[in-house]
Amino acid sequence: MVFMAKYLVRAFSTSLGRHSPIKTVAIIGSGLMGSGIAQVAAANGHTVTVVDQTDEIINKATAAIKKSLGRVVKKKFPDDPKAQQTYISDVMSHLTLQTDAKAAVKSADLVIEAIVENLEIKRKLFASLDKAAPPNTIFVSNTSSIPIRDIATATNRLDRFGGLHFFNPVPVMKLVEIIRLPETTDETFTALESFGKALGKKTVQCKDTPGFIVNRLLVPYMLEAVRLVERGDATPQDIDVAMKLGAGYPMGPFELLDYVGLDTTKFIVDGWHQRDPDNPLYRPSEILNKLVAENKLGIKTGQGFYSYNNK
Ligand SMILES: CC(=O)CC(=O)SCCNC(=O)CCNC(=O)[C@H](O)C(C)(C)COP(=O)(O)OP(=O)(O)OC[C@H]1O[C@@H](n2cnc3c(N)ncnc32)[C@H](O)[C@@H]1OP(=O)(O)O
Ligand SMILES: NC(=O)C1=CN([C@@H]2O[C@H](COP(=O)(O)OP(=O)(O)OC[C@H]3O[C@@H](n4cnc5c(N)ncnc54)[C@H](O)[C@@H]3O)[C@@H](O)[C@H]2O)C=CC1
Repeated sequence: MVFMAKYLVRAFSTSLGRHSPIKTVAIIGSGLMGSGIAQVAAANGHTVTVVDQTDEIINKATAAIKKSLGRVVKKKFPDDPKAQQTYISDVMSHLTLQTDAKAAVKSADLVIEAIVENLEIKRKLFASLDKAAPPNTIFVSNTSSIPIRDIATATNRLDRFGGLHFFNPVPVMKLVEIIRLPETTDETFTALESFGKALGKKTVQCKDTPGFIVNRLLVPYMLEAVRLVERGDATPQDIDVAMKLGAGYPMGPFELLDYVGLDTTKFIVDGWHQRDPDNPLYRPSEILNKLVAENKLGIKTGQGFYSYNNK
């Protein structure tokens, strides 16, 4: 029975992954996105190393991945606790979590960066990884809003650099945006496309334009919702109900802001405002700034526009 479940996992992984030249993946950053990407890559048969700054963060990420896998197996193997456990163990056996980024990239076919949304920190990381990784390793950033070129120029591998933008929650959201620089080779692009497909995602392609496709539309929408509240026109609760029932969105804008993280949203808005100060769509928001200053970052800290019991 255990063998059977293991065989099923492997067969499933291999069938999805067979066209991808990317087998070994290093993911830097084990937060919301890094842990989700790691889970899905490991579940599809890749060998994955995830890196973060401290053991405490790594332990938190390990627990988050196990919790998320718990949700996956409930659907995949209903009423079969043994198969559920076998699946979780098998996925976890494809995953290593640690704190040494340079060691992690040494044997990686692909490095996915999912650290804090800050250009200088991302550039510093990539400059050091560029020296540590083999020349053929492909580098991608999962940035929400920073131009890929601004990050990529910290390295000497623009031909093997791109954007691979996943969506939260990664195990559920079916899309990956692939961002191509003029220098990104066809070989690199095809490898990224195959990797996205090997993870069971639909891929779309976009130029290196602010916010790519989804965030270019979604972030101004969320900010406009905040401005409605700032003007006293409606409450967050009513706006959320309105957009769910009136527009068919799965979450209202305030639920989504808390879900994405108010810090990440603020990084996105501030970055765009700095680049394009006259664009009213990117005007900073007082409420957002206040909540972030109070460390009310959304679900991850238990408080944002709403309160959460994270226990
Ligand atoms: C900022 C950026 O750069 C880009 C971004 O990511 S923007 C954000 C994009 N994401 C969104 O817009 C998310 C919008 N919200 C949704 O789609 C949905 O509310 C949601 C999928 C998050 C949750 O859906 P829901 O129906 O409200 O809740 P729930 O019933 O708990 O979950 C639905 C399914 O997803 C699964 N699920 C949800 N979160 C999961 C996770 N982290 N891991 C594994 N499975 C998960 C659940 O197990 C459930 O499965 P079943 O339907 O088989 O029971
Ligand atoms: N939150 C979201 O919905 C989405 C976020 N993104 C992008 O993904 C990236 C990560 O976002 P989240 O996972 O939400 O952030 P997060 O705050 O949940 O996690 C970031 C992680 O990176 C770690 N980190 C920071 N600097 C590091 C370094 N130098 N080396 C190793 N680890 C480091 C932090 O300790 C933290 O665990 C950002 O660029 C963000 O814009 C992309 C899609 C959706």
